[in-house]
Amino acid sequence: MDSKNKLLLVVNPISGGSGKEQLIQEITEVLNHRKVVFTTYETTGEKDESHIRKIIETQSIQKIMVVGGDGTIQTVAKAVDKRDVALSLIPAGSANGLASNFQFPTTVEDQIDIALGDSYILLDMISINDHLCLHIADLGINATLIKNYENSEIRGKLGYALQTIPTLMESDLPYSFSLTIDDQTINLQGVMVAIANAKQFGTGAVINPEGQMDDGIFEVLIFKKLMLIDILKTLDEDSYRNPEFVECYPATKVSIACPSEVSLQVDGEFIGNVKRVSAELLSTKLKIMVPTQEPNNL
Ligand SMILES: Nc1ncnc2c1ncn2[C@@H]1O[C@H](COP(=O)(O)OP(=O)(O)OP(=O)(O)O)[C@@H](O)[C@H]1O
Repeated sequence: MDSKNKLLLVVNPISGGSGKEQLIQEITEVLNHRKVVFTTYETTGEKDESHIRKIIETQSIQKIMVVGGDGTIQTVAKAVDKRDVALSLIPAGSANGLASNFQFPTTVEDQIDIALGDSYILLDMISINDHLCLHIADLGINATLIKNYENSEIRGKLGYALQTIPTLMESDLPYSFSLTIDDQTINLQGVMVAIANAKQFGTGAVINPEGQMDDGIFEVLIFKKLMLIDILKTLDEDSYRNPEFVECYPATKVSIACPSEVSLQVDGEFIGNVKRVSAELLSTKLKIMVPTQEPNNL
C-alpha cells in the first residue's frame, strides 16, 4: 500500500472498559509486517466526528479501521458521511452489537486479513429521530433496561441481569403503540417495538432472523408479551417465532406514537423517553469489510 492509500486507525481508548495498549501493539505489528502505511487517531469523546472528517479530507483516506464498540463505529460512520470510504472493524466494545452479526474471527491477524481483503457489504443505515442507527433501535422494556444499566455501577452481563427486576417493577406494561408502517396503520399493546437492520443483539439474542443488513429494508418487530420460552428461542436463529409473541413488518419508513412516554435506545445508547419515533431508511450506505463468506449470509 503506498502512502497515498493510507489507512486510518481509529482507536477508542475507553471502549469495553479495558486498556488497549497490548491490542494496539499487536495491530501495529501486523500492519507493519504487511507494510501497510497508516496513521492513528485516538478518540477523546469530544468533537471526534469533526476531527476524523478533517483527517479523511486532508489525507485522502479511503480505508478506516475502527477499534472500539458500536458508539465508535457510529462516530466514524457520521464522519465518513457520503464519501467512498471503507470501514473495517476490530471489535473492542462492551457489547459489539453490530460486529456480532458478522461472525468476525477472534484473532487480530484474521481481522486484519478481512480489513485488507476485498469482501464488503453496503450496509443500510436508518435515521431514527435524527439519530443514526446501523444496528437495532427499540422503544420499550429493553431501552428502559439499558437506561438503568447505564445508571448503575456494575458493568457486563451481570450488570444487565441485576437491572431486570427493577426495570420490570418500574415499567407500566404493556405500552400502547400506534404504528404507521409505510401506508399501513397498526394499533396494539406490547412490551417493545424494535426497528432492526441486523439480526441480533451483542448478547447473541436473535430478535430478527429475517434481517439482512444490505437489503434496502429494515424490520419493525412488535413484541407483544414477555414470554420466557419465546425469549429463550431467540438464542436459536432458526427456531419458530410465535405470532402471539412477536409480529414482524418489513419497512423503509415507520412512525410510532405512544400516549405516554416510553424509553428509546439506538444501537445500545439510551436516547430518552419519547412519545413519538420516526424512522426512515437513508439513501446513503456504509461500506463495511466483512468475512468472505458473509455477503449471502447476512
Ligand atoms: N478518550 C475518551 N474518553 C472518554 N470517553 C470517550 C473517549 N473516546 C470516546 N469516548 C466515548 O466512548 C463512547 C463510545 O464507546 P463505544 O460505544 O465504542 O464503546 P462501548 O460502549 O464499550 O461499546 P458498545 O457500544 O459496543 O457496548 C462515546 O460516548 C464516546 O464519546
